[in-house]
Amino acid sequence: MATKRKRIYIAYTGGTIGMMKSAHGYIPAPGFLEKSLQGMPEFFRPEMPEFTLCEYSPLMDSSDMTPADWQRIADDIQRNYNDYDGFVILHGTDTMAYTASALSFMFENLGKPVIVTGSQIPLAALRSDGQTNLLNALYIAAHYPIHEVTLFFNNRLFRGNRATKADADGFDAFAAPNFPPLLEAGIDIEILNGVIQPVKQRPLKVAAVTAQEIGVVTLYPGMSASIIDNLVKHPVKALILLSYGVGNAPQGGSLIDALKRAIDAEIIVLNCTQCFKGTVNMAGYATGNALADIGVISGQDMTIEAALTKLHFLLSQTNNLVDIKNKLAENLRGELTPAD
Ligand SMILES: NC(=O)C[C@H](N)C(=O)O
Repeated sequence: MATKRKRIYIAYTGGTIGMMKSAHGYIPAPGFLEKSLQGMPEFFRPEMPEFTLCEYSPLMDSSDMTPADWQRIADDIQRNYNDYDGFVILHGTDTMAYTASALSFMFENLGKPVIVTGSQIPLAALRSDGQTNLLNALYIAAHYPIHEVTLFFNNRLFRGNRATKADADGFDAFAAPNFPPLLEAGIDIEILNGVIQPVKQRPLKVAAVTAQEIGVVTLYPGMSASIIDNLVKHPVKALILLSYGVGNAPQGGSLIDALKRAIDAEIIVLNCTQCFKGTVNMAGYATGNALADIGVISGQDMTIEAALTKLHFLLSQTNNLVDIKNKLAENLRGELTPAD
């Protein structure tokens, strides 16, 4: 007996993948992606899942997205959750890693695959990477279900909250510097760090996320304390400090005093490294210890995208500072590697 074809829901939010050339550069064009797909027979081969394409209106360049758009996508998936075996989100690459991270925190009890993908060249254009990315994302969602929010790009499937845009104009646009890919699509599809599971029919919970006031600052030699003072003015609730190396900041000068003033004013200061790869360990150097001493929290090996969306998620759930600080240190959705 032939097995039933899987059904995948595609939430098409926008991005280059469905764009059309205009006199002012690429623009999202309603109906254009669906029409382009109709002309590509490989998407309709019997090995492929059946799919429904839901085109959002308006289609967005992902640079225009806000937490309200994360919510819209999450709610859309929740509404369609019981009717499909998996979900593919077509999304612009610019903020793709933010959306993938945000969704990973917003979904609880996820028992089906959710894969975010897009492309660097529109699907309809010559040499597009969109066809491979979408075709593989659909195929993997149907035949290699990993129950997480993941990001597929250039033949690799990453955990969504570990991914970051690493190349502005190459096809290998994403990397997960602190976590190996879950799967690689070569001649064979190879499962690396992902866990394939049969679909779990259990209710999906979606947390509500609203936009929060969060500052992000990259440390640099000679940075004045007034920059910190200005960044943490009301109504800012949290500051992500992109520190040096394993989480260091200058000990001398008034920077530490400014951070302490912020922490005393109940602003959460989260320490992430400005390095592409590696983890914060404030016990490593006196310059890191000074931060830990005043109550700066370690962002461990989280990407900036994961740190920022985790803060959005936690600040949207509760006002309890102790709770938020504890959860920041906890590994909620595989976004950080706990220290042994
Ligand atoms: N490649 C892309 O999709 C970039 C586009 N600006 C976007 O993020 O929507």
